[in-house]
Amino acid sequence: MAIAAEHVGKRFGHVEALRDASLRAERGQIVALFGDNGAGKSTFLRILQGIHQPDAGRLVVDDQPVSMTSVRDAQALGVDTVHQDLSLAPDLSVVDNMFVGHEVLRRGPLGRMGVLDRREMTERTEAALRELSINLPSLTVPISDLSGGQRQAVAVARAVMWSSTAVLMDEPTAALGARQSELVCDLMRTVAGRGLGVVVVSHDLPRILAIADRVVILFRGRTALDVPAADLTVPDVVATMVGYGQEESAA
Ligand SMILES: Nc1ncnc2c1ncn2[C@@H]1O[C@H](COP(=O)(O)OP(=O)(O)OP(=O)(O)O)[C@@H](O)[C@H]1O
Repeated sequence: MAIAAEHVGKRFGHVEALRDASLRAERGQIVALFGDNGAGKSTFLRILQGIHQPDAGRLVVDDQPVSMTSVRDAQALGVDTVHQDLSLAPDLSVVDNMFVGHEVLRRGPLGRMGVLDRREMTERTEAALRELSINLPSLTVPISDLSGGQRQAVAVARAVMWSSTAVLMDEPTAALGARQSELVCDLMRTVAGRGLGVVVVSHDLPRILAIADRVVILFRGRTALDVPAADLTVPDVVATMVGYGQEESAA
């Protein structure tokens, strides 16, 4: 199993953002995390990223119980994130963006660390993009010259390059048109096909339901449903998101 959260609870003062949230992503699986506004999706994703620490429950990465107190902890366990805003630097090239926060150093002539090895960076970028069948017009243009779909692809490739266990995605199709959304969905399947677990938070129910293996629906901070995606239709998802049939169990 790549990543799991079991019976997680999280409070912010008087707000109980999560009260019994669980999910589990196997390697090679896409798990869709759905829920209405305020259901706790972002909080849950931030816990899996190491940004927030749960008050209750436990996290498991690569079959080992873990405690993560920072994003760096999550990254050290092979868990990386594609943020909704992509966290790309618009003025930097594709290659530079792939290494933001992960600069590759080599020993300089005097044995000092601190020189970026550009050739290695370029080669690793090319390999990462090739493995995901991502074609870009150039690796040296600033990110701002790329289309929204291409930028999303770079952000996904960066996360995959630094992940060995799981990739978390926050609304990967929210800013994209139909065709680019389809390409990003294909890319997500490719990422899972490389043996990573994928957890995706989205409001794009039809598209994500079509590519997910499993669906977890949060309702008021609780996992209300955790089933194979093939067992659900979009109206089923909506009904659970809005709490149809959940009021008694959530009370
Ligand atoms: N840092 C915080 N401080 C206080 N309350 C918070 C904080 N983060 C989230 N909450 C509250 O926790 C609850 C769950 O919020 P969260 O953002 O996780 O939901 P969501 O499902 O991601 O919603 P949306 O789809 O609107 O982004 C909400 O009531 C929210 O106001």
